[in-house]
Amino acid sequence: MKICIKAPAKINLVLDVLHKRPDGYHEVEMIMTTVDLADRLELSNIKGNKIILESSSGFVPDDSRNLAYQAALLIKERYGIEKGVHIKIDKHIPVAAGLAGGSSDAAAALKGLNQLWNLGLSHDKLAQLGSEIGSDVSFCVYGGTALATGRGEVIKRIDSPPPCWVILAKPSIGVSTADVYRKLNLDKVEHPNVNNMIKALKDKDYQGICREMGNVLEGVTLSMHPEVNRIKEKMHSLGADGVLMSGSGPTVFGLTVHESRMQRIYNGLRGFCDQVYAVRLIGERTLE
Ligand SMILES: C[C@](O)(CO)[C@H](O)COP(=O)(O)OP(=O)(O)OC[C@H]1O[C@@H](n2ccc(N)nc2=O)[C@H](O)[C@@H]1O
Ligand SMILES: Nc1ncnc2c1ncn2[C@@H]1O[C@H](COP(=O)(O)OP(=O)(O)OP(=O)(O)O)[C@@H](O)[C@H]1O
Repeated sequence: MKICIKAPAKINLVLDVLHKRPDGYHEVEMIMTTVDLADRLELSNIKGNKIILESSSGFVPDDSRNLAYQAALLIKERYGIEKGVHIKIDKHIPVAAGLAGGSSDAAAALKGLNQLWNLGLSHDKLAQLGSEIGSDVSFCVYGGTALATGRGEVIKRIDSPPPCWVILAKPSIGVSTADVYRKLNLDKVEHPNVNNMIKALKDKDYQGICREMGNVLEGVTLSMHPEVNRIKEKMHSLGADGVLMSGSGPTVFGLTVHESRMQRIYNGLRGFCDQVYAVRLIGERTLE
C-alpha cells in the first residue's frame, strides 16, 4: 500500500512575540495561512523495522535530522510499531525559507502514517505529537488559517482570507530561526494588532488584511540581510498591496487580487531574486 500526501507551505500574516519564556522559547501570537506551494510525500510499507527516507533535494538531510524522519520515529516509538516505512519527499518548498517546509513534511508524515498503519489518531492527537517535533508542526497538521499561540503549538481556527495571489520571493541566503529569535530586542519592536487582523479576516476585508500585516522578526532579519529589504521595496514598487517577510525569513511575500499585476510582480522579480513563485492562497482547511 502506498499513501500520497501533500505538504503545503505557510505564510505568517501576523507574527508577534510577547516575551521570552523560562524554557528559552518565545511566547508568540501568529496568524498563519496555507499557500498552494507544496511538497509531496509518498509513504509505503517496507520489510524490516526501519525508516528509509529519500528526498528530491540535495539541501535536506535524508537521515534522522529530517523532520519527516523524526515524525515516523516518534509514531513508531510512541505506539510500539515494529514496521518499516519508505518516505519519499518530492521537495518544492524552498528550504530554510520561513515557509515551514520541514514542519509541513513532518505533519504530512504524521497524517500519512496514521493512514498507512490504521492508527485511528485524531488530528488533535497528531497536532500534539507534532508539537514535540517543532513549534510549526501543529499548525501544519490542520492547515487552513489559524491563530497560533504558546510557542506556536496552540492552534485556533479563524476565518480565512479572501482568494488572492501570493508572490513569494526568496533570496539565496538561509536564515537560522534560533538565531533570529536570539537577536530579537523586544524593547525596539512595533507590535502588530492581532485582533484587528482577525476582524479583517472575518469581514473578508482584503485592504484591511494588507494594512494589518506585521512581523516583529522582520527587523532582525533585515538588519542581517539588507537584500531582503531590497526585495520588499521592489515588490512594493511593482504594485503588491501587502508586503511582508514570512516567519524568520528570508522569504518575502506580496499579495494582489489581479492576475495581470501578479504577472508583472512575478516577472519583475525574476532575475532580481533567486527563487520566485506565484501561487494561490489556500486559506481553507483541507484535512486529509
Ligand atoms: C518563525 C516561525 O517559523 C514562525 O512560524 C516559528 O516561530 C518557528 O517554528 P519552528 O521552525 O518550528 O521552530 P522550532 O524548531 O520549534 O524552534 C527553533 C528555534 O527557534 C526558537 N524559537 C522557536 C519558536 C518560539 N516560539 N520561540 C523560539 O525562541 C528556539 O530557539 C528554537 O530552538
Ligand atoms: N523535510 C525537510 N525539509 C526541509 N528542511 C528540513 C527537513 N527536515 C529537516 N530540515 C532542516 O531544517 C532546516 C529548516 O528548514 P525549513 O525548510 O523547515 O525551514 P523554514 O521554512 O525556515 O521553517 P520554519 O518556517 O518552520 O521556521 C533546514 O536547514 C534543513 O536542513
